[in-house]
Amino acid sequence: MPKGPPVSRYYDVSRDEHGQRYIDVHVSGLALLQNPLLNKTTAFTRQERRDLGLEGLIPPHVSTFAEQKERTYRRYLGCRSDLDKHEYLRALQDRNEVLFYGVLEDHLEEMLPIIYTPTVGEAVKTYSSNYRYPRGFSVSTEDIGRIDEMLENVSVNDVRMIVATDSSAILGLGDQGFGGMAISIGKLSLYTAAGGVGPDKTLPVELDVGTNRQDLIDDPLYLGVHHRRLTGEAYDEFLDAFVEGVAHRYPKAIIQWEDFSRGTAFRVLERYRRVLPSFNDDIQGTGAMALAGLACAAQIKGERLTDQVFVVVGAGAAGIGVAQAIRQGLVQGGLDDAEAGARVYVVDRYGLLMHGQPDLESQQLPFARTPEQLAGWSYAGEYPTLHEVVVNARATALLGFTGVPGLFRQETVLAMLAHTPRPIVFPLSNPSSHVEARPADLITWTDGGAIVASGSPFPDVEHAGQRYPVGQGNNAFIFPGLGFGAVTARAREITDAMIMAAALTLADYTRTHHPGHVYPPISELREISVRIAVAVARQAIADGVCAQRSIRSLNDAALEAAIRERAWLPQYLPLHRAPDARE
Ligand SMILES: NC(=O)c1ccc[n+]([C@@H]2O[C@H](COP(=O)([O-])OP(=O)(O)OC[C@H]3O[C@@H](n4cnc5c(N)ncnc54)[C@H](O)[C@@H]3O)[C@@H](O)[C@H]2O)c1
Ligand SMILES: O=C(O)C[C@H](O)C(=O)O
Ligand SMILES: [Mn+2]
Repeated sequence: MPKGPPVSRYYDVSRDEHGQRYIDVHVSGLALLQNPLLNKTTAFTRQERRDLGLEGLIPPHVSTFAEQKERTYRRYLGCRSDLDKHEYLRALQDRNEVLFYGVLEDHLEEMLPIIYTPTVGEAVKTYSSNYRYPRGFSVSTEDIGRIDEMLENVSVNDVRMIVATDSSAILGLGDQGFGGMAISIGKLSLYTAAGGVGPDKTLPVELDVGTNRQDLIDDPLYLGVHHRRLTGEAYDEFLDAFVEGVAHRYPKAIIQWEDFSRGTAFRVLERYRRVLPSFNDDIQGTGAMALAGLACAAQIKGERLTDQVFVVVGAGAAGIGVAQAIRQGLVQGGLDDAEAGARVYVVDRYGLLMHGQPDLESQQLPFARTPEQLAGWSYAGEYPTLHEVVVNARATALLGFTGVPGLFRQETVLAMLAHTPRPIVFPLSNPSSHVEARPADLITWTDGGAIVASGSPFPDVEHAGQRYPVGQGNNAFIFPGLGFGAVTARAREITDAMIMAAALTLADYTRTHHPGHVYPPISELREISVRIAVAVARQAIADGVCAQRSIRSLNDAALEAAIRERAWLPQYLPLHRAPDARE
């Protein structure tokens, strides 16, 4: 069988005469055992041990995959804290990726809060003190000038999915400096576990432009560069160099921008989205996720999306992204632009967004009100407070993207009951400790009336003898499928319509399979991601941005089959020694 270019410096994937895949490896012995993309630890066959110089280096018993997963899971259960569990799984990932994803596949719902939010937030904060083993790619102010040479050091040659952060607004935790790398790693784990993108096709990136956290700058053990963040032109030049470097080394890659603070998130998205295929997860992924949940919530109420009045709190990347998505959803539901805009109120730290407010940014302007538009409102200060907005606007849906714990007070939520018996309340900030209201409180205050979703997982609520499920409104329901669909289509651009297709697919799936719920259970993430990938690839074809000729003419069933067939699964492939294999 003809081979394409080597997928890695250390191995190639080929097919035998029966079409079965196998790996030709260019390393042997310890060097092989230390490569997590190749290592099978105790599962190497006797033949592989002989051929690849492994005899004597690993224990004699040849484990089955099931035995390995069992051993690993038992050890995992012995970890004392969630952060220990996270560190244990990360160490496993750095040792043996197939086993890591195999265990994750078997225990996805249990382990997602460990490798992802909320525990990943702890991993971000402790990244420097817990650092052990290299993963991903980091580039800093000290070496950005050598980005091309540095990218050559990455051993994989066919990266398709990159998650890159500058760590300026990690979850609701703010500036986290170099530690944001843990978020890029965590998000990409979901791309593989839920989205089917092979681990050798992913690259987590930390863009170390500095940190404004003096405590980090002063800490000699902090692993990032010890100075304040680049701003303005210097920042843009840094990002330009990164984007150019990626386009050169990985021309088929898609970039997911992650956790950029609101000041840069929109600028970076717009600057590069037509230079190379890229999207901002917090703006666009979150927008799609929230719109899907709101559509389902409206249906639960026996109403439509266009019947609701929305208050979005937090006018940052996520809040504005969601406000934009809601407006789009309202227009699709039949409202004109002005009517849609009138239904969406956005509140930030000064109160309702209003023209003339300090620091108003361009992406916030379409949501800013004038005093004339508030004729008939009663409010005490210069700008209406969150509570005053909810009361005056007669809000029926309230969403939080502030990272401020406890911001939704009881009196404000109760005020919503004057406008609807079933207020939609989505405190979507992460991690759990930063949630605007605890789901159990929301259910109790409203005597079960509120329709609730949170960004991080919360247990179902028991109230007055009834059980209330709490949906997990997290962009994890969108980005793995969006990215996988875009990768499969080799999309030249991630269009707004592709993102809307992802939102509609999530809403459809929830309605069909879990009527009465706002989000499906996270255990179904893999199936949902496949369906989203199909819809996204289909939309890429319709939008004329699909560079993958072989899928362009497929009908729906064939496209779905092609996508399912391409999904990477955690299973060991036979390893053969390449003639040039070295220690
Ligand atoms: N559930 C999800 O899938 C999801 C997705 C993205 C972001 N988020 C969460 O949303 C939050 C914000 O993330 P971001 O990326 O938009 O950050 P960001 O820094 O861009 O925005 C935060 C915004 O909140 C505002 N704010 C702060 N205190 C406030 C207050 N007391 N009242 C009103 N507004 C206030 C800030 O001024 C800022 O505009 C985080 O907690 C993040 O975890 C959740
Ligand atoms: O990371 C998450 O859990 C979702 C989102 O991207 C966030 O920033 O909170
Ligand atoms: Mn994020």
